Amino acid sequence: RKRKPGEPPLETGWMPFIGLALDYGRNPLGFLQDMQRKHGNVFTCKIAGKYLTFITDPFSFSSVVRQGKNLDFQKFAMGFSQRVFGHADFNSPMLSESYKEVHSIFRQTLQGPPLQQLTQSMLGNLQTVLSQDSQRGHGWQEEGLQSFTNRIMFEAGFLTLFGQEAELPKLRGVAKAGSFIRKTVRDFLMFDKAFPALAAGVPISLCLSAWRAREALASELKHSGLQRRNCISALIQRRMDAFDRMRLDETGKARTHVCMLWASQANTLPAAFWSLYYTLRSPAALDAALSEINRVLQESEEPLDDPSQLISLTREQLESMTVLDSIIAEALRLSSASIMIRVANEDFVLTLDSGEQVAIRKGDYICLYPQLIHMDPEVYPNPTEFQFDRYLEADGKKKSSFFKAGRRLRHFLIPFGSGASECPGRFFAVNEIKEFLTLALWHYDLELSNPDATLAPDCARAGLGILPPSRDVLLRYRVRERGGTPCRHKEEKREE
Ligand code: HEM
Repeated sequence: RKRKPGEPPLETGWMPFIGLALDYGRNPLGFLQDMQRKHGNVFTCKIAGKYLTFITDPFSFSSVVRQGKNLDFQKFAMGFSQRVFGHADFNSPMLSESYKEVHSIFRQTLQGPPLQQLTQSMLGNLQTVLSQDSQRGHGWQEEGLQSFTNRIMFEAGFLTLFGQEAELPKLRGVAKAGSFIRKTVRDFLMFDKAFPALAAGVPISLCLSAWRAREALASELKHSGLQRRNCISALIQRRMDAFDRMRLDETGKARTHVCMLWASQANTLPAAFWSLYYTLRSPAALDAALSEINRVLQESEEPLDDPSQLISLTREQLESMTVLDSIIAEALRLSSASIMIRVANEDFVLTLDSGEQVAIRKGDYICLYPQLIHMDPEVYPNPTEFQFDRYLEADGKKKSSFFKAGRRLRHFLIPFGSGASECPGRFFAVNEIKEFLTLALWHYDLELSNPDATLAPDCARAGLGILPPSRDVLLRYRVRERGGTPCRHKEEKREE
């Protein structure tokens, strides 16, 4: 392929088909920053046989996101999802109309009153999981922070979306439910581990463990099994009804639920990890978070020194927790590495914010890479540093004015995508991480065994969302005495 007049600068690399895939794959952010320095804000790269045009100027993001007519999101996303999860092709003429209804369920069940219901249900489920933990005793325990976070968040999130097993007698039920969820989280993590390979195009039939794990999850999520569960969320119940009306086969329906399970957990688990990790590493962040949690919980009417009493948090209380909001936003900024992809439906000319016009060819991918903004020192001074109050104004309100070249940015933090592909679960995700931080810091004294050791994100998952840590780190925790104020930092605890 040769660059035509009006087209962006083209980099093809010297390797046939592969193009620049290896350079890009080694360090996507560094690669794109180099390209940006060399070519400016728009350039096309050949990567694994595809031509990807990157638009790196944040002021031009809206031009891409609003190009619904020429740039398609569904075609790419659905093809990918069908290949990885093995569900039906919902773009096919037979199913595409009915799938529009399924898609509209996201907005109807993840916003407004259903969001409040889901958030309350998550709060209850987190406390159920934590109360099982408390039965292990009151001494110090050790566990990897990632394992701790995954275990608690996965189980509570799973129960919130897919409900609880109904018919088991109570005592046996606890044991059975425990082994069921342990197997489910293992299968989930096994499947998720193969995601970078699957995203790179390796067929799932070649990733045998991932295929087995996916099918095991699907067999747990068949409608016959789900119908035996109580308190299924409106999101899953309405999807079940819609897929029943579409007359998909039972395994096909179950695989769509695996897809939903993945969407609801794969980014949330690492985001919850980083939020807690950075809080525990920064005495100032921990102090501010604990003050906020104390303030909000002291407002509650429940007696906080009674361990049998469930903690409740109203929508207003959650919304008032701007320190936790800022901690979560900062953790997302540092760990998010998603890529937003649209496919050009036809040859067309894209007008950028500067007025510059760029010719785009049919079939090319147009890509936005938000990490370029998240790590831009002009927008975020010392971008690799965790600053818990980066998203707080001096008066404690949320900060939303960030600037580049003297202009205020509309898109300054994009971990949830934007436009047609914006994550419909974003409000729930932030609420559940806030609840997790509140409960974990309230229920436990927590400390990292080695808070000074640095921890890098695992870049092998760049492009797929929130990067997990490259390794787990050891956490020490013990159930906190009820009624007391949570310990602030390690020194205080040592003095005790
Ligand atoms: C911190 C947590 C989360 C992050 C960072 C995140 C991020 C994202 C991103 C970037 C996308 C767009 C992907 C693309 O452009 O191809 C997306 C899509 C999606 N997310 Fe999330 N997500 C999170 C949590 C959740 C949760 C908790 C749910 C559901 C309960 C959820 C449900 C979905 C769904 C269903 C889609 C696909 C939407 C569509 O097809 O239009 N996400 N998410």
